[in-house]
Amino acid sequence: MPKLVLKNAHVLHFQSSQPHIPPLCKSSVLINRHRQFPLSSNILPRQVPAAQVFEFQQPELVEMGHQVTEVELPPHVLIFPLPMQGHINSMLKLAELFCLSNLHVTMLLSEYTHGRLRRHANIESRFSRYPGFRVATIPDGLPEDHPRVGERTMEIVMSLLKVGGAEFRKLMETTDALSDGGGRRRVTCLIMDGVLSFAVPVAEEMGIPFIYFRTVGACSFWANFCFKDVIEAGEVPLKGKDENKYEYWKKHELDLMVTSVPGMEGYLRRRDLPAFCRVNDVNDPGFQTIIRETRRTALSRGLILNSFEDLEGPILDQIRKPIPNLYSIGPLHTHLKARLESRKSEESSLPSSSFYEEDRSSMTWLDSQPAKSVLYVSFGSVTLLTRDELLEIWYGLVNTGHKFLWVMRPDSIVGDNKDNPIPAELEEGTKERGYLVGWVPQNEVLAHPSVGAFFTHSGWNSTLESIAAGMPMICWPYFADQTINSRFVSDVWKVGLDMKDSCDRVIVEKMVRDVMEVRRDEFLERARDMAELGKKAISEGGTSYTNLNRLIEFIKSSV
Ligand SMILES: O=c1ccn([C@@H]2O[C@H](COP(=O)(O)OP(=O)(O)O[C@H]3O[C@H](CO)[C@@H](O)[C@H](O)[C@H]3O)[C@@H](O)[C@H]2O)c(=O)[nH]1
Ligand SMILES: C[C@H]1CC[C@@H]2C(C(=O)O)=CO[C@@H](O)[C@@H]21
Repeated sequence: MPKLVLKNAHVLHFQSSQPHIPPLCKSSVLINRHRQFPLSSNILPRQVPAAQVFEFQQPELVEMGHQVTEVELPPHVLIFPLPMQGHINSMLKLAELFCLSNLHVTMLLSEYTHGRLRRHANIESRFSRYPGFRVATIPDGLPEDHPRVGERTMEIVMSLLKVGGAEFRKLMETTDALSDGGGRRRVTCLIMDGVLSFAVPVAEEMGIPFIYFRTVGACSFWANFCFKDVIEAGEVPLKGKDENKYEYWKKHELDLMVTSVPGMEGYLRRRDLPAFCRVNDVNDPGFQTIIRETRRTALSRGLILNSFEDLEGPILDQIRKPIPNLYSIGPLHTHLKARLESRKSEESSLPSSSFYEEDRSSMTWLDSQPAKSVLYVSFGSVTLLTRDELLEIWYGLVNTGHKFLWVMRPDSIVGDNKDNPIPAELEEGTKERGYLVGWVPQNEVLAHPSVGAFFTHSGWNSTLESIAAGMPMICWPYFADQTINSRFVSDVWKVGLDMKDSCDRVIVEKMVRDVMEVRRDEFLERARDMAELGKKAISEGGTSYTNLNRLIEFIKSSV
């Protein structure tokens, strides 16, 4: 057989017509902040087209007559994030870090998220500089108009666990495991989101090593891993059963200490457990799914976490007992930035992976504000607020007299303006002090000298981005891992305050004053120290730097 040589890569046009992108959806779902996840019974798997592969750059294979020239093809990693903003953000950064180490990468996206990224982010132009990068898509099994926000995000997990296996098999089989007819190796390593085990049977049949990337903090992962023990110790399920169960939990249960998560004794209360636990029946399908998917991590070849040793060392050590092959490689956004900067020839800005249009006027507004005077407010990509919550927070902010930049996603408010209109005094107060936008370049905002603190829902990316920027936080967790992240912010790292389970204008005002005025220096100092440790972790020789190299070595060695 003639041997092939890889000639200079050339750019192919991004094929396929623009998939239909639905307008931003207004959710009409009634949301109870403290309710467990709904059942997945209303998920309607739909007929799906064949999986698609989108080429960015395709290495050209040239036959060299009878001359035998062989070029070793790089390892080929397939990365599949849960199709949510918070998961894609960190996984795309990992993909780019791999590209910098000359690995071939196929980013597997859901058709829906691919559409959002094509519309609002720069991944096509961004990745066109990496010959080994490309995107493939599969359907997520949900109808196009599914809201994919709020507590219904759990339905994305449920749906993919149902349809993902067959879609993934079809993709791997019809594309000869994405080998491009020899232009790249068949996939040599799978990196899957830590809650999506559907690819395991295919990986096992094809003999492809399999690593999980769980995009939450070590604290949340570890608590999830211990859920079985938490149940055995009788700390979950929570007991109240009727529609006032949340009132019962609040009064009798949420403040009890948790004793069954090793390493967190002494500060973890039931209210701080990942909110998947807020159930009164352990057979709740959402809760059971999280337990099952998390325990499966121990069967993989390793676990990647977007964290660093100086931040979560004691918990990472707990995780190493059942999962010794642990790669803590974060903060990924600064890690990528540092590696790009070290290659002086390349542009070192971070790629955008936004699902929404970034409003850059927020940066101009910040430019005109005094140093550390602005509170940045954002509750991430999926949080929903009731109109009551919206108004309590809004009054609280305006009453502080501080300036604020508030990201109000177009699809984030539940309920109608006419039932509960915005009072004129709030609009007035906002004209003077506030700036409301739909979406911002968050890392630029956090790095801006005018910003003094971050009022956040405690999603893991936001938490880590705030820590890396040395920014104190006020935490108002919505669901999932956020309830435990906020406890770590307030009681372990002591870089902010936790407002969980309350939403009252007086409390909001007090928290903002504490963080921006009364205890400002104390929080700022600790936040800056933590940011320094984060910087050390990703610098040459640091723990995250070394762990990333170790991960790349593993991938290379398992070809
Ligand atoms: O105006 C904005 C607001 C947010 N972001 C970015 O969007 C991401 C939001 O991620 P995160 O803070 O983790 O929140 P969620 O979007 O809620 O993320 C989901 O995914 C996370 C990672 O698994 C979980 O920790 C969260 O609980 C879950 O809701 C971050 O990278 C932000 O920088 C922007 O770029 N602009
Ligand atoms: C919708 C949630 C289910 C799993 C994901 C998660 C995790 O622990 O991995 C936390 O919050 C959300 O991002 C996801």
